Amino acid sequence: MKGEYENMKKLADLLEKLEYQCLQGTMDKEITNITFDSRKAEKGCLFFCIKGAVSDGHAYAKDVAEKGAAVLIVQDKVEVPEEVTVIQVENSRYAMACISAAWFGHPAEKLKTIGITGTKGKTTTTYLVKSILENAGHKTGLIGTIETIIGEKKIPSANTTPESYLVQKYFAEMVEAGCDSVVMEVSSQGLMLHRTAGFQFDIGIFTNIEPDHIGPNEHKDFADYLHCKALLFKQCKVGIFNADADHLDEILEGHTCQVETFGFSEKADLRAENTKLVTGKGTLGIAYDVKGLMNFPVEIDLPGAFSVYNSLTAIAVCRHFGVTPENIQKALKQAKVKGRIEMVKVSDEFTLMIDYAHNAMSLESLLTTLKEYKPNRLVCLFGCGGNRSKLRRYEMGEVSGKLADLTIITSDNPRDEEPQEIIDDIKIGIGKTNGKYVEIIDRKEAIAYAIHHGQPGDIVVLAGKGHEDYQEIKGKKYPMDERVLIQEILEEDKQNK
Ligand SMILES: CC(=O)N[C@H]1[C@@H](OP(=O)(O)OP(=O)(O)OC[C@H]2O[C@@H](n3ccc(=O)[nH]c3=O)[C@H](O)[C@@H]2O)O[C@H](CO)[C@@H](O)[C@@H]1O[C@H](C)C(=O)N[C@@H](C)C(=O)N[C@H](CCC(=O)O)C(=O)O
Ligand SMILES: Nc1ncnc2c1ncn2[C@@H]1O[C@H](COP(=O)(O)OP(=O)(O)OP(=O)(O)O)[C@@H](O)[C@H]1O
Ligand SMILES: N[C@H](CCC[C@H](N)C(=O)O)C(=O)O
Ligand SMILES: [Mg+2]
Repeated sequence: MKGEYENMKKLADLLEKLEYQCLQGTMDKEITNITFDSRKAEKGCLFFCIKGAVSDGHAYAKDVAEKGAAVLIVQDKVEVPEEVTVIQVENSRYAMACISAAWFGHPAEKLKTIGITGTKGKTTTTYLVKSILENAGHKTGLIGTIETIIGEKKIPSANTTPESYLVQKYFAEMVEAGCDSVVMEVSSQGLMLHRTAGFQFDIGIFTNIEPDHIGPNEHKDFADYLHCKALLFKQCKVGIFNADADHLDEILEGHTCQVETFGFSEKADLRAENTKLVTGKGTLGIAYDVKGLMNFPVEIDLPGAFSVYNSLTAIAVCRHFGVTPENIQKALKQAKVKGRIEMVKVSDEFTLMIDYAHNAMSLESLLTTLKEYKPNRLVCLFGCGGNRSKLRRYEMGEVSGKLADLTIITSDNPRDEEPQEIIDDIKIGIGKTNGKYVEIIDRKEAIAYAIHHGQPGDIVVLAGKGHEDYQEIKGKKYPMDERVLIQEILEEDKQNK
């Protein structure tokens, strides 16, 4: 690994593409390591002072100087011994992206880079792209909400888009592992906080946008959210856009990329036509014809209109790699994504799935889609995360009350909030409808209720936790995987018979 970038240690080389002012110390330094976490600082390292949501990295300047740091990258002035070089930049996060890219030897230049932004569909689409490309013989890395995948190695994610240092480190490891491409989710916070600065994407994708992620520590308003998403299209060569999405004009504002579109709309460059629902044993799928830039039929075992969007996006991307229709058809037919409309068999009589819908937009599209399959009853179980937008609770309550035949309100990740208070907020939303509901605060008991009351022909959705294998309560993550809970419930039922 080291061999790739062991010569990239001269301070001046790392700062090559940056505007900066040297406040003190010499520029003639060799750097042994770079880090933004004082706890990892060591002798000879370069430390980035980052202003975070909880603390300010400038506060650790003295501490890292004592540990022997050679260079500090700062926004504000700091007092440290004169032998420490202090470099002032306008934005330490932006500087961290550029310096990390240089430190790891600009690995993005050795990969075909694909970045996906949008409120919904990012995770699903990254996995579809990876499946298609790998089916066609490419080796593709992935970075996103669930995990980072580098060859056989899987690293669980803390963020959808990690800090720039990690992005560049993962890219370098992908190059090392023989990947020729990477597909990654680019969250609006990631763009806002320069996590993907320091390189240009070959392909940028816009899936859709809805008001979300607005609140403390996220975006101050919808305009800021829109502005941040649009940044990707000033940083990619080809931009692929959903022609049917709201606010497309605002997203395109100031773009510098070549533009391509997909969607149901007649004006889209790549279109889906003649969509048909397909149902099989325990599966809900869809078939359609791809028209325009490519022409062939596809079928996928994922339901509904948004699965058409996600798969069409993946096709639009893979077209740029020259993948054949046969390879696309084969890969899409097998594609599955953890916690995204993931079917779990609990009965021969009714269908149950685990999904990650945790805002009104995704819950509405999911439930609307599932209703098209004409279930006996549509049962929706969900809670809402604590310390996250309160609006989600009212809106998800209203959506479920309107669309589901029965809502089971329960807990998600309460974080620092009281679960009952979150449930009470959801009830305000559902109260606006005539929707029938029960409330069961414990998620396992709520799932048991859903299973025990399932009727023939029902579709039961466990929404909100998706791939998560924990429940976060007051800063601690306790093991909780819905797949495991279901097996426990089925096991307990067997024993109680
Ligand atoms: C609000 C936010 O973006 N927080 C992220 C941020 O943490 P922070 O700003 O709180 O950092 P901090 O703890 O204040 O520390 C500031 C600086 O001091 C340093 N420090 C801190 C303590 C210490 O002892 N020494 C030290 O040097 C830190 O390393 C950091 O450089 O930096 C952390 C490390 O990179 C992130 O994991 C963390 O994401 C948290 C988990 C988060 O919830 N972020 C959300 C808002 C987010 O980014 N979400 C998007 C979209 C999600 C989606 O798909 O829907 C995402 O891309 O994940
Ligand atoms: N294109 C889409 N449009 C609307 N809803 C979607 C779309 N694709 C998936 N969904 C719904 O949204 C949920 C989340 O999808 P996915 O994880 O692919 O999106 P994401 O953009 O990565 O979201 P997040 O920002 O939460 O990580 C899914 O479980 C599904 O219910
Ligand atoms: N990664 C996102 C989604 C979490 C989904 C849901 N399980 C919740 O806890 O709200 C977040 O932290 O906002
Ligand atoms: Mg995601």
